[in-house]
Amino acid sequence: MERFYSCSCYFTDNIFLEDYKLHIRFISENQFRKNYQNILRSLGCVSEDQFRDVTGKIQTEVERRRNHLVNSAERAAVVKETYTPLHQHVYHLQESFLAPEFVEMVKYSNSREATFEGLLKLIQKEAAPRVFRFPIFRKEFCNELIEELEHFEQSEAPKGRPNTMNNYGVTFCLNGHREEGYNILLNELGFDESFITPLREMYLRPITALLYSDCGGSWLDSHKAFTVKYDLKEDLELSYHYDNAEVTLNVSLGKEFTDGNLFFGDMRQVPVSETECVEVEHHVTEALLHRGQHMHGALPISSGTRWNLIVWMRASSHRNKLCPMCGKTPALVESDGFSDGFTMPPEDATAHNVACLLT
Ligand SMILES: O=C(O)CCC(=O)C(=O)O
Ligand SMILES: [Fe+2]
Repeated sequence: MERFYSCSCYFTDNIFLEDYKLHIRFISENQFRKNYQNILRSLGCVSEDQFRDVTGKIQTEVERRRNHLVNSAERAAVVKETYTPLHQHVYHLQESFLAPEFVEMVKYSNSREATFEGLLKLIQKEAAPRVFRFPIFRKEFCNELIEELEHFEQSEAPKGRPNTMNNYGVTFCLNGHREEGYNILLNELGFDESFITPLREMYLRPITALLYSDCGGSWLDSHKAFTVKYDLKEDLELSYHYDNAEVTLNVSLGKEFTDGNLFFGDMRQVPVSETECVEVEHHVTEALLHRGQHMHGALPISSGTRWNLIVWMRASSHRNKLCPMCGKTPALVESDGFSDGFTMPPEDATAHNVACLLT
């Protein structure tokens, strides 16, 4: 497998200060004081003790991020060794899980005569500008997948815990960027290789190549997949944010719930004050596809439990030019698995290997 990397901004940018509802960047104490002391003062952080409390929390969060990789790999290893699935078969993608309409769309997209307009005719709905909705899974599969996820939740197996800066693990970062939290990370549970990767490569990519060719849709070569759950006792909603993705797949798996529509604004570069949001219903068994940088959120549910499968799909060829999180040329840091989907250009990789050999 190709080697994937993260951008070093993961350790410095988009850190959320819960107490002040402020998103910050932390490079050094000096820089931090210079950039944020006045803002923090105006938000009530006036004494030196309060300031020290803030920098302590930042350090904890940075530490959590530094450890995330090792912890995640450890959890995946323990899950593999100790967790017994309830429905073993749901880990292996089969065409019988898929809605016939979706299989048709894929077949069409793979055909020689496929065009954007032709595919649009097959898609049930463009729910908001460039947000497409269509059936993807059969109901029986959605039910079994939820049963499997609940079984995992109730098991002793280790799970990614919420970080210190949020309730159930959802941190909203600068520009609304969404941080990983108390979601089930599907690579830790063993869904990547035989489910999400074939879903992306064999089924979704032919479609995204037609719908999103301008934002990497033809070249989606990695992903980060997880599930989100909203419950009256846990998280109810998700604030306005953008994803660390070129194209996002969002599937409504169930169970029963009321409200909880999604809303879409504009691309992230457009200020919120100039944005008009469109509400989009999301139906169980259906998929929504949208651009990762298209700002969106989820409205609160008012009853029931809402489970969604989210796949942030990445195109290294696209993001290698500009990190979608910090907006700069990515500063690559070594990581594991698909990391954040950056790859090293061949000339740099050669230089890197030479450097390693010499040291
Ligand atoms: O709850 C939803 O449907 C939206 C989830 C989402 O946008 C995300 O996890 O990035
Ligand atoms: Fe999102």
